[in-house]
Amino acid sequence: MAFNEVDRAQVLAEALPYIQKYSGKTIVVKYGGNAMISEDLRRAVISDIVLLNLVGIRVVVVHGGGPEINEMLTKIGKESKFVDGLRYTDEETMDIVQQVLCGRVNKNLVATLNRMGGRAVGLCGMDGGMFQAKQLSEKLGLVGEIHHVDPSPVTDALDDGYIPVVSTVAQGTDADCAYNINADTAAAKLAVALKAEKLILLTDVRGLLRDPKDDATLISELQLSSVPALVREGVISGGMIPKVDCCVEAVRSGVDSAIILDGRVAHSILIELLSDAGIGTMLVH
Ligand SMILES: Nc1ncnc2c1ncn2[C@@H]1O[C@H](COP(=O)(O)OP(=O)(O)O)[C@@H](O)[C@H]1O
Ligand SMILES: CC(=O)N[C@@H](CCC(=O)OP(=O)(O)O)C(=O)O
Repeated sequence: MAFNEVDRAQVLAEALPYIQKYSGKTIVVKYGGNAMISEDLRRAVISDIVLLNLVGIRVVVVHGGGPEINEMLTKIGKESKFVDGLRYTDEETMDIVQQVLCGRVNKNLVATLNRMGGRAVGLCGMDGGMFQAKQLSEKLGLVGEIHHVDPSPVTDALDDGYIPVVSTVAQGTDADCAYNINADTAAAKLAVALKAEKLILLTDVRGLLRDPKDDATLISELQLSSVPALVREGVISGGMIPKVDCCVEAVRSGVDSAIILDGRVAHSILIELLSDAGIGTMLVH
């Protein structure tokens, strides 16, 4: 059936109550993985973010860049090592992490947002002492655990109408160093400090699947109380463990809901936020 003018108007009309609901509210979007690498998906995500900003939603972007860091390490002949999903970070690796995340990835995102009609400003977690961290564990080197978030650089930018784009390098408080922070974890911490309405983690699967090999087994809504059993049963495993953990922490600490969303679906952010069709896995109290 052809999509005619009435259908188009219907889609826009359906968005109205959602725009009213979220206008003036803060939404944190963690952006990374496939949706950042493919040019088409990148444009779709960026245009969603510009649209949300234009309708008055206070949207904050926290970005990853793991694949780009791996690529740069390979170029200098260094192997990427991960322990429980976190990058082992020696001093040389930390230099690369800082150059890639705070430099190339952050500035490219800012430039694309600006080119597509937004007004973006790039921040790194050290700016204004935003993310303060201590060493997480000696076996991970310069990987930090955030113990304090000062969200004012982000709120100031939002108040001035900018879209803040945040890279996840933190200021060390137990040593004179910068720390590498997993981007999902940093996004959750920032969402809590901003008292955000929603945390959206874009990833490269449909959401949490009961059977990871079967897209039809998507768990659409997950209550905090169901999480421990799903971990015990092995449904939540691998890369999903830290992702679900930080969603749990965010929701427990006051964020209304946290969503694991498929970054491979074009405009998944708009579909999730501004339509009746919920996609992805939503964690709620
Ligand atoms: N139950 C599950 N449902 C979906 N994905 C799962 C599940 N259990 C483990 N995974 C794995 O978690 C991965 C997502 O985590 P990760 O690779 O860390 O994401 P990102 O790079 O986007 O931060 C999926 O690609 C999948 O391999
Ligand atoms: C400590 C740690 O692992 N930090 C991550 C930071 C970037 C990140 O999280 O990027 P993605 O979201 O694209 O994976 C790293 O060095 O890869």
